[in-house]
Amino acid sequence: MRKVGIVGIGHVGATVAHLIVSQGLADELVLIDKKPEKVASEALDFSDASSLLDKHIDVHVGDYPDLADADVVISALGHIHLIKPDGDRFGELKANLPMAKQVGADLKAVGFNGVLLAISNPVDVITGIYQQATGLPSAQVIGTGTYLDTARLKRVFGEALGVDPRSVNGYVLGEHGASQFAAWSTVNVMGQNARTWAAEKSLDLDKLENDARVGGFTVHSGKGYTNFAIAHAAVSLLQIILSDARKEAIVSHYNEDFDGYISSPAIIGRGGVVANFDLPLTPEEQDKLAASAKAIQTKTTDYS
Ligand SMILES: NC(=O)c1ccc[n+]([C@@H]2O[C@H](COP(=O)([O-])OP(=O)(O)OC[C@H]3O[C@@H](n4cnc5c(N)ncnc54)[C@H](O)[C@@H]3O)[C@@H](O)[C@H]2O)c1
Repeated sequence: MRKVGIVGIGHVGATVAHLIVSQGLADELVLIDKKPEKVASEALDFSDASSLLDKHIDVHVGDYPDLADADVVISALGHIHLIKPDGDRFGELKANLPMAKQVGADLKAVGFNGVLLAISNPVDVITGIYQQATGLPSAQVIGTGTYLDTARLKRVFGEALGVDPRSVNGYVLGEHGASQFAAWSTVNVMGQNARTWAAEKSLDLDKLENDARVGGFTVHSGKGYTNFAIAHAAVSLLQIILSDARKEAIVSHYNEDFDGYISSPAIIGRGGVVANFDLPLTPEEQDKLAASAKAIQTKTTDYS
């Protein structure tokens, strides 16, 4: 029995729910939103599809007591209209912070002890708030972080080389935001490092890195939100967690060195972060990671 909850059924939460339902990734899916009519309609729309699906899935509107025995709760609550088209994800901080505190307290009150996966922005800060409010071990509270930015880098680098993005390995590290950076020492295709490819093919790595960094806002500028890629990122992580895959993935998770949440790769399984390892970064990349952690702290103060 795989039980998943989603809190916040807007553009992102509804798309995550759709992927879970269409791929049969849970046996029970609990939907929670502060807009009762909207969430009831979404649940009914999914129920109408139930005779057409390959697998049985119980999708229903719920409340926090329904999440007491959930395996995974996904936070997709937010206020996307507060992010300006070329702005900063911290624009949502003031609105989302008290919501995350309350939802975390509600989950704690019902004894939720699964994995909490945060999508809500600014995701590194909100994930930390969830950890504090739920009191869960930090390993059980993770954020999508730069999983999506890494996918964007794979897209732009794959396009530049004319290969499928799945042939690109490597990471965007740091904040899910402006201070993130492509850790080029980790990026390779067919075992050859990105810098060697760049020299051979005359690629502008700074431009590719920036294209990945602003990718979310490029999508946002046309439709006012992003949903498909982030939903695939969240569902990819959900599958890793539910199947206890112990797969490496880049997520926002607690970093002792910086005493905060920031993205670096970890081994993910049923308990969330089940193992950690130090990436062999260059000294310059280590400095960029520290600077990104500092930027998250500074902006948290500035926007609070
Ligand atoms: N991490 C990423 O890579 C990434 C990518 C895309 C979007 N996001 C973030 O995901 C969040 C959702 O985006 P969206 O486009 O779906 O926003 P949206 O505004 O369309 O939907 C947010 C939903 O959350 C609900 N909500 C708000 N507060 C709530 C609460 N306390 N309890 C229950 N429901 C609540 C709202 O009613 C709404 O239905 C935003 O914070 C957005 O910035 C993150």
